[in-house]
Amino acid sequence: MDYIGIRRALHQIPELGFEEVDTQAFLLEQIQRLPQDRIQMKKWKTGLLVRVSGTDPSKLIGFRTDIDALPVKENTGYDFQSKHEGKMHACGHDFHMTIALGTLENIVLHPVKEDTLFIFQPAEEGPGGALPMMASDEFKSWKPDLIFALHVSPEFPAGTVATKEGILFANTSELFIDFNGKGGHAASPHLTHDTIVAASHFIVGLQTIVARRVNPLHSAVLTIGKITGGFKQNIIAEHARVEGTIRTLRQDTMALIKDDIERQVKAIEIAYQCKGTIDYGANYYQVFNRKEYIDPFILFCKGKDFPYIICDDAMAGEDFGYFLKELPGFMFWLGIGKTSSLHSADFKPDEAALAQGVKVVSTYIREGI
Ligand SMILES: CC(=O)N[C@@H](CCC[C@H](N)C(=O)O)C(=O)O
Repeated sequence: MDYIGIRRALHQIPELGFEEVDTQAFLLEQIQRLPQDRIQMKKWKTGLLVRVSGTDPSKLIGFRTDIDALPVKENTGYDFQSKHEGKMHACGHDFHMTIALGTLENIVLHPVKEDTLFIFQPAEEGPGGALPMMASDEFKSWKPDLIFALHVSPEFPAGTVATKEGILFANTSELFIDFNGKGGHAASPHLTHDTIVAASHFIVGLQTIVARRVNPLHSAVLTIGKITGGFKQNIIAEHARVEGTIRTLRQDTMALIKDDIERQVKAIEIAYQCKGTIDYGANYYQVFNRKEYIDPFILFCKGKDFPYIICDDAMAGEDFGYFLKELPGFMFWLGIGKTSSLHSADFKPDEAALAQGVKVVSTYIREGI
């Protein structure tokens, strides 16, 4: 399989969560090129479950990859850049899918003892595909005995495995707040309840939550990534919307932050005579590597001389946490060399990591279980 060619083809057709129609068709086409005698397949929404039968199976090993992209306007200068305007694989899911396809090919052509399930999951970036997929009859009938996944990271050299025991990814909650007030003429502010001013003060006030409410030893992040409101420079806006995300390493910190946000919204309502409505959107459970499952993987990497690093916790989120809440398993980062951060318009991972990713994952399924 031409990993680089596959990654580049996937890179050109990024799609948002639960819209991965072209992606699903592309994956199906690649899988149908393989010998079919060991393969069974189920579609689930825009995702896929692909089961490869083993030679003498006693369990089912799951490898999960996410398949969606982000609403980012690409600025990589690639000659294979996104054909879908305003959408981009800026979080490396084109890499994840390629590594899954390469591993699938390896396992089909050189069968292993155990049954293997390749889980192509939609909507990791939002609204979250893991929970509904896990609740589906398709998944329930093929529930793995052990499940694992990787995510690429520009923090580590290309091909290096980075992981740790305990929390790897944070608890997350999306945050959407609508302020509704009274619009009017820019020259008559006294007759209006200006939601742009209300939203601006709200955002500034939010900065005190992590700085002044959260115990400094309990890490948290509160980021506002988008503000919208108003129609024209000389019209006072009757509506403003603030969009962001909350990240914490502890569940109780998440509850504390939400409590404080609600208090601050009430204060803004009183001060600026606007109505504030909060929606927490999608919430992801932390990715937690239990010692009994991550230690053998680290030992395996060491034994095979695969480069690995014991890393720090990250404030990124991953709905793979829901799989690990219910099933034995683990997750790790795969280094893709220095480039701009995940979610950047000029994110350019090192394609040398593709072959190493396939090697690590397929060798683990073959020899590490
Ligand atoms: C690895 C990564 O970047 N994951 C995303 C997960 C999205 C969580 C959710 N939509 C949110 O924004 O809270 C991340 O942004 O960490």
